[in-house]
Amino acid sequence: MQHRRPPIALTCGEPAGVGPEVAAKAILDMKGRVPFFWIGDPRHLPVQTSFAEIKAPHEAYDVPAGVLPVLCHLFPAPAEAGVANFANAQGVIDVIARAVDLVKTGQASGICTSPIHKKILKDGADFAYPGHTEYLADLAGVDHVVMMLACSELRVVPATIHIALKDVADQFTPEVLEETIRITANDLTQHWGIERPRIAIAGLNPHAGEGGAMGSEELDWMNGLLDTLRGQGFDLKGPMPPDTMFHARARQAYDVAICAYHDQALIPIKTIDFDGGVNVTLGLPFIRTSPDHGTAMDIAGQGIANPSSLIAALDMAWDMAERSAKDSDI
Ligand SMILES: NC(=O)c1ccc[n+]([C@@H]2O[C@H](COP(=O)([O-])OP(=O)(O)OC[C@H]3O[C@@H](n4cnc5c(N)ncnc54)[C@H](O)[C@@H]3O)[C@@H](O)[C@H]2O)c1
Ligand SMILES: N[C@H](C(=O)O)[C@H](O)COP(=O)(O)O
Repeated sequence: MQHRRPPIALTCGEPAGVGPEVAAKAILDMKGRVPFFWIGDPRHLPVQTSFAEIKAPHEAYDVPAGVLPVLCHLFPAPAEAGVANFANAQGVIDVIARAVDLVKTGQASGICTSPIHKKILKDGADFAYPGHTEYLADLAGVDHVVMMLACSELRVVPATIHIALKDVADQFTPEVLEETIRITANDLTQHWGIERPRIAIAGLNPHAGEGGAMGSEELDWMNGLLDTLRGQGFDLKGPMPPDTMFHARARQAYDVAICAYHDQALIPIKTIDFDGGVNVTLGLPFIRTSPDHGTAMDIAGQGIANPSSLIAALDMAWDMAERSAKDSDI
């Protein structure tokens, strides 16, 4: 019998958000293109969802296309769309850890995470992390991971992630930027086959500091660091004025833009392609993708949530798994 690649594990995310609804829509729309299973409580799926409980991930292959394979994870309470229920917070966290166990033990090819509501997890279960990215780094035992958001027209990386704007200038350091550049370049080669990625680096300050008139980090250390790394073979542009590096012509000149902070990176991509954007974590020892949107509590339960970003995230996770398998066959 031909060996089949393990399926992708899709976590349920916040049960009161749009996660369960877009998972149910994705299984219908994808028509079996990507083998995946959903980990969560079937009571949290929209009532009309056609699903089949499985006992182990490989059983996802026995479920007909269009029917959602569910690895059951019972929660304390049902979910009311759009309404936070702190009783379910720990279950959301446990499902992520369970997915990571499955990928670490080779039962899943990668994980795709549905959106979590960080404040509900913090208030309901003392979740100590600002997001999946940091939690997954901890579960994987790695010090530095990189958040990248990607769509067909743009890839962006925030060098600092979920921190207050007032802390950015202190935490955006030469060490952080260098590590981010190294991980990003490595993963773009490994997972996307880009031999020598062209990397644009955004300045921290308006107009990249305008020669020191509007901030000095570019002169103090960014130029020097980039020159050193260019000497090591990296293809780096910048520091570039952040406001003018994202228009369509400018985007042709690079494969990825590394920015100083969260919104500098995420505003352009969510503006260009909110429905098609994917959040992918680089530097992990396993594959993890996610839709770029959040829990959308305001529209949960209305049946109007768009599954495109989740579908793109599942496609990306599967493509990455296929590429890794091909590379390890070489
Ligand atoms: N991967 C993740 O876990 C993730 C990602 C982003 C945000 N979040 C969290 O989600 C929560 C809500 O964040 P937010 O309100 O800033 O962003 P959001 O993405 O949840 O919502 C922003 C807007 O986009 C709409 N929207 C979102 N997803 C949609 C979809 N699939 N189809 C149609 N419309 C959609 C919403 O209705 C809302 O108007 C926060 O707790 C945030 O931290 C989690
Ligand atoms: N910063 C992400 C975004 O706005 O899309 C989001 O919060 C998700 O982050 P995690 O993947 O770390 O949960």
